[in-house]
Amino acid sequence: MSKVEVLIQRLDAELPMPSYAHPGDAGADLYAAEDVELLPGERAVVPTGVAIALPDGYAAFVHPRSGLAARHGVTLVNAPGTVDAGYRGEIKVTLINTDAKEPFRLRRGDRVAQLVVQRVERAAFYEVERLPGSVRGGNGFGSTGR
Ligand SMILES: O=c1ccn([C@H]2C[C@H](O)[C@@H](COP(=O)(O)OP(=O)(O)OP(=O)(O)O)O2)c(=O)[nH]1
Ligand SMILES: [Mg+2]
Repeated sequence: MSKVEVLIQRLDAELPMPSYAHPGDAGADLYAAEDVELLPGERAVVPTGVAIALPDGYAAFVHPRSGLAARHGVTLVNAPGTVDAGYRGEIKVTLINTDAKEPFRLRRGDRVAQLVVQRVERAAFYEVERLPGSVRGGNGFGSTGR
């Protein structure tokens, strides 16, 4: 399988490189660079200690980890976060604790989210007076029922 080359700058040399847990995984785990404690309903922007350079025509998407979501109600406010090919800053994770009762504690070095690298198209936007017809038309937002 051919692999896309992504350059990584470790801003925090003590943290591991982002890494795939298994062959075939789509998401590479990102590590928290700081301890975080989130009260119920609280959110925080968590640094990951890495910056990347993607080739043109690619983007990386910061996805939640299903284990944190299922066990603790912890997810990302902006899931999935978009990392643009031209972004050279630190990748950060917008963590939120949706649990009604339990605080959530994350330690520096814990896996906090996962990064999915994907090819993306750039669109050329053409303004028109009227769009071509379609079967769905303007129906949405539950139009097909529950
Ligand atoms: O979960 C995320 C989402 C974004 N970013 C970084 C990479 C991305 O390239 C940049 C801008 O993200 P976005 O375009 O989603 O945010 P914005 O609010 O539109 O900011 P800007 O005006 O800088 O584009 O922030 C992250 O580190 N983590
Ligand atoms: Mg933007």
